[in-house]
Amino acid sequence: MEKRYDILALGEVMLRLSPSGENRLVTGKSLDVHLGGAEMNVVTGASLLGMKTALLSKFPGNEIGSYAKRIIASTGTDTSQLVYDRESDARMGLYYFENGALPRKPTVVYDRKYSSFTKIQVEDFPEDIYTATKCFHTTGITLALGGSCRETAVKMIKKFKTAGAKISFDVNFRGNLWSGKEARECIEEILPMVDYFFCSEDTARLTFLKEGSLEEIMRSFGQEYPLTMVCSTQRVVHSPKCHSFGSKIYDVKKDRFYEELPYEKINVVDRIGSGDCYIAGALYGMLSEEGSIMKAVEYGNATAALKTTVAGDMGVSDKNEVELIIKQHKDTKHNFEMNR
Ligand SMILES: Nc1ncnc2c1ncn2[C@@H]1O[C@H](COP(=O)(O)OP(=O)(O)O)[C@@H](O)[C@H]1O
Ligand SMILES: O=C(O)C(=O)C[C@H](O)[C@H](O)COP(=O)(O)O
Repeated sequence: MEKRYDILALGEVMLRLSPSGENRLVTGKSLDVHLGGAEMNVVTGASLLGMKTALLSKFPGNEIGSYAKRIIASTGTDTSQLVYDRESDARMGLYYFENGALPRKPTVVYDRKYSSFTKIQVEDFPEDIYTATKCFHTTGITLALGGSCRETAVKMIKKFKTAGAKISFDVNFRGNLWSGKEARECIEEILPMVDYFFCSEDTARLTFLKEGSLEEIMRSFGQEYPLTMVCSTQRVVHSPKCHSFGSKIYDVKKDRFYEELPYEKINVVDRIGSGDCYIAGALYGMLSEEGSIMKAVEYGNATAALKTTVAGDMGVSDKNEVELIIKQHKDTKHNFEMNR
């Protein structure tokens, strides 16, 4: 039966406040506003590629919640599943972000405790969502947040899995939300239900204490859990303004690895959200008609590379732009000239 959604994702949406220009958090007088949130970045990115997506989240029932809803809706993402917190202390989480400049690292300051999202419950959503989607996505961030987030995420993973949806999960380790040990113990509980697993090499080593080559590590996840694919992004930071980005995907059933030449010398405008846009592209590649793991690699890498070139957490690239970049990336004769 045709599903109403390709992807439903559960996660918090926050306002990201960043000093304008080259200012720092301790200097400057104005802050630029962007919308952030790992799972939101995935569904909005996938929606721009033409997928049917919706976000499961709890917003304050005030102007800030309406602002976030408008931005999300502008990407074509369905906002009809959002629920609202009407309490007088309802709030949207905030995070402050300051760019790095060698040798100074970027800074993230969270102000998200007691946000409306942390009150989210399974009972906030109708039972028919569980059969309405091909895929459910969430991340370690949602498991790490306080309140009822972890309980809701775990219950939802079980319910979506039982209803036959593919479960997509990104570790997205955040050291200022939980420890590596807590993350490992919690994520190991849900991995038996996950189909598409996204985990960077560093995180596999630091959080899951894996050893050996990246391919050995990816294969070991596939041996321990009934995963379909294990995806690992590979970013090389040459300088804050110059990265290269590629990825490797392991097809567990075929015991085969897929990758392509990385995108070299990406002109970094804003790297935040590029990991999430990789997932948007990879899920599009997997779940779209004639989907394949190679398509997941190509769309994942291109969508992530493009996100890195624009300000804000969310991607803005539609299918045409992503496909143009894929074509140019494959064309070894391509010279970087103006698109005419
Ligand atoms: N247990 C840990 N302790 C400290 N840092 C960690 C730990 N696990 C992962 N990290 C770091 O956290 C960051 C997570 O980044 P991200 O790209 O979102 O990866 P992933 O989604 O695979 O966790 C990486 O820079 C990684 O090196
Ligand atoms: O930290 C959080 O809680 C957030 O959700 C904020 C960001 O939007 C994502 O973290 C971006 O994630 P990357 O794509 O890995 O850069």
